Amino acid sequence: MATSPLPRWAPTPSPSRPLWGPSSAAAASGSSSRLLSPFRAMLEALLRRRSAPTGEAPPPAPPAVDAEAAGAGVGGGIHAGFDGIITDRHPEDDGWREDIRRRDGGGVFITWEDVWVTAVDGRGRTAAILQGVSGSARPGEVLAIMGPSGCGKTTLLDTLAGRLHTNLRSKGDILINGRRQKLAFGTSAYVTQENVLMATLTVREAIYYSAQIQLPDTMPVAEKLARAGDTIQEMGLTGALDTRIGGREAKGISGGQRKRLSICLEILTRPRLLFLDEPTSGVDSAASYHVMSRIAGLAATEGMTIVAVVHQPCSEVFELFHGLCLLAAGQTIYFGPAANAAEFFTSNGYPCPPMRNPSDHFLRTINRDFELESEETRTVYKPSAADEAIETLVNAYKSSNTSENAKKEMHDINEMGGVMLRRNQATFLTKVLVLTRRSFVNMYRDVGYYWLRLGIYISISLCLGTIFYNFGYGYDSIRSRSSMLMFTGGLLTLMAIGGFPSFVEEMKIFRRERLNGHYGVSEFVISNWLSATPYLILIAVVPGAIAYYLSGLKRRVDHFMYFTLVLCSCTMLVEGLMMIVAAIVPDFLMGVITGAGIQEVCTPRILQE
Ligand SMILES: Nc1ncnc2c1ncn2[C@@H]1O[C@H](COP(=O)(O)OP(=O)(O)OP(=O)(O)O)[C@@H](O)[C@H]1O
Repeated sequence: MATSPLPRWAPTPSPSRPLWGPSSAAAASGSSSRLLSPFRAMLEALLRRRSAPTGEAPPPAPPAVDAEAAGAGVGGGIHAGFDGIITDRHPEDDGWREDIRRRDGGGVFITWEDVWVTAVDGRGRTAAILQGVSGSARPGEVLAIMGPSGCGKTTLLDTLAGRLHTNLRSKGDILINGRRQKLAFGTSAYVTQENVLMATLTVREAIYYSAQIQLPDTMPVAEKLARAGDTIQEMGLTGALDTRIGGREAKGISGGQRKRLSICLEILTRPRLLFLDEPTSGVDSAASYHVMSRIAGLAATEGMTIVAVVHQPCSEVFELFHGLCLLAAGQTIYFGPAANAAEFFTSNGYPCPPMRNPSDHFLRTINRDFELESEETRTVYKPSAADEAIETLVNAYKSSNTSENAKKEMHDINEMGGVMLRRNQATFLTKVLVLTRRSFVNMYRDVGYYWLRLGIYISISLCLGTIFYNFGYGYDSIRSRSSMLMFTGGLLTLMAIGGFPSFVEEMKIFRRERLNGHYGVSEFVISNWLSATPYLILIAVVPGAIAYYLSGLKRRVDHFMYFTLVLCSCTMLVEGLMMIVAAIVPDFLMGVITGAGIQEVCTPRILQE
């Protein structure tokens, strides 16, 4: 009888109960296909039909994480919601690997072994951030990366996602489904610590545009809407649908809602591998439980692999985690089932006091940032209590069964292999059209960029018009006319740079979306250029006409036509060049530094294969 080589906390797909259940979105699509009206009405109808709770009040937890569903697997309580899936696997059922291989759009198993990351400063000095960390994450599960601030959690996440900063060097094996390979579109998404969102859009618009860009054209509109509606509900954003996102100038949705919206935008495609950097920061404890439980529910039903950096989870949230990677000072304190971490601490002399949240206990034990330096330690080196705990636990982990099991599991995963299918996304044309529309909406709602600039253009042309007021048609007017044309053309063209601050904000969004593979540089430049064109024509024709009229050249319409044509061309050229430079040059330079080609630089980042 074949016994499973995998530890008890492994996910357990089986032919009778596959790990990947049908997507709730897909399930909803049948009923929603009747909806044929425009997006807004459809989405409202969809949400009404589901009678979701509104506002900040968190909706009820999905059945997959039902606290009542006690089971014999990992942990109890809320965690037991997953046990139905976890313990369902029969030990003899060794065909599950074959199931995974064959499964359409198969899950992503990621392993990392002996990963070192060092920072190199300008003077060539190096400092180790990660020191030989290893681990794995698998479909259907949530792996939490925890540790004190500055211990290297984000660096580990960035390393796994292939997004390390250029001054960081990494070594070690990172394998996806047992192979060194890059992630295809739709395979992975990364929700960063910062919420980079378009301030002028409403929540509904942000999700709507994102769904159109990311989901394939072959997907019926009703299904896209169902997916968007489900995702909105999952993240409890129904009540904020028509609220502007807001930014530094204008207050919009709350910090917690921004975080949930960021997650929402990345889970629309149900990526196989989801990296979350502090998904619950800025979110209240009830909402953070619901957010994490929805994410864990998605992992279970969609076969997603979730790797999340989490700060201070409450005990209920902690129980949702399948695996725990606990780091301190770049070293592994513990990697294994989250439910066994407390036992590991107890067996090594650091028992969790009764009534204390285990995650609080772990972090308190290994946090050395606030250890007070005593007179004694100042004169003779003496490790602090936290230093001692870290050393004890790091050594204990290295020689533990948990570490052995983790290595065995990594080995099994790497042996298994498996295909990684690229997901379809919207066509180039759809992306350009949707991005053009989004960019146009963003522009005209931006008072500083759009209306204030137009006001400044008109003021400049009024000034120039009065300086060269009615200079007539005589020979001596030729010089004045040339000056007037040169000043107007030059100032208006150079004023195109006035849009740069707003453009910088848009660039941040572009970088986030491009890194997540939503679209590439070409779609971005074309759509921005197209969306800016009506405005560029406006700012060439209106102020140009004012200056021209005041200077007394009323009768020469042909001159005016040439003049505005030249102005339009110049402003469009300047703005277009500005976009190309901003979008390509930083990456191109980075490409030159890192040795990547222009092809790699100009395509959506995770489309590289
Ligand atoms: N690009 C970099 N260059 C130099 N040092 C870096 C770089 N990125 C991170 N570090 C350093 O590496 C250490 C770990 O940083 P990291 O952001 O991974 O920590 P973290 O555990 O995610 O912290 P937090 O929980 O506060 O976000 C920090 O001391 C940080 O200063």
